[in-house]
Amino acid sequence: MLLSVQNITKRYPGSDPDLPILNDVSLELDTGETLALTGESGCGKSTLLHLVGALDGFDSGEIHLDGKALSGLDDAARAALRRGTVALVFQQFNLIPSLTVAQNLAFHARLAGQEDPDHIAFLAERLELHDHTHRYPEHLSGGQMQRVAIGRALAVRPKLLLADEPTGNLDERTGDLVFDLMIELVKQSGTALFLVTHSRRIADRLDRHLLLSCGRIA
Ligand SMILES: Nc1ncnc2c1ncn2[C@@H]1O[C@H](COP(=O)(O)OP(=O)(O)OP(=O)(O)O)[C@@H](O)[C@H]1O
Repeated sequence: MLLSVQNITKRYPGSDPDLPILNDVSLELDTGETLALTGESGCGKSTLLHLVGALDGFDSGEIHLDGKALSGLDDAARAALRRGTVALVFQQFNLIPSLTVAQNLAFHARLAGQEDPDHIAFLAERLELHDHTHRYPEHLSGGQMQRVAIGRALAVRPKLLLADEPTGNLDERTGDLVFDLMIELVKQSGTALFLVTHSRRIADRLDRHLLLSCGRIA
């Protein structure tokens, strides 16, 4: 089991103690498996993704990622996890404006001390970015920017890719193309995917689909 979320409860400071944002949430994800999480706006989807990505803590329960209990990790260990085991793609592309496409693609892998030029070149080719590697993010389309963000995440060869509405800022046609490329690469590399989406159509393309409703898995 790559990911195990057990009975997680999460409140934000100032939120109603009787109405946790996440209430006794449990789920599991195997190596290489793809999972979609849908649910109405504000039900806690992004919150859950952030907890799994060790970006935020929880009140009770436990999350095991690749055999490690997240509650027991200090800040340095959380950061190390985010540089290797798990990678994130958000709706906002979050590219570094002062770096070229090639440098953005390599950025996280370089931080993790595992830059592999052949792998970066492979990703650039597969994501159809090879003609744009010397360009800067401000000169790219939204679809191109998100393909860079996906490549940058996959360049660290993560075991788990967390994606929060990765095509939410793109028109449907561009979003579908980007999504197709992401799924193809994820499947080919054996990376597990935990995807938050509003789209039932996209959710149905993954191995499994869970619905979050009022802070609980429905
Ligand atoms: N840092 C925070 N501090 C306090 N409350 C927060 C914080 N982040 C999120 N919330 C609240 O937690 C609830 C869940 O937010 P979350 O972003 O997880 O929902 P979501 O299901 O991803 O929503 P959407 O589909 O609209 O993106 C919301 O009521 C939100 O206002």
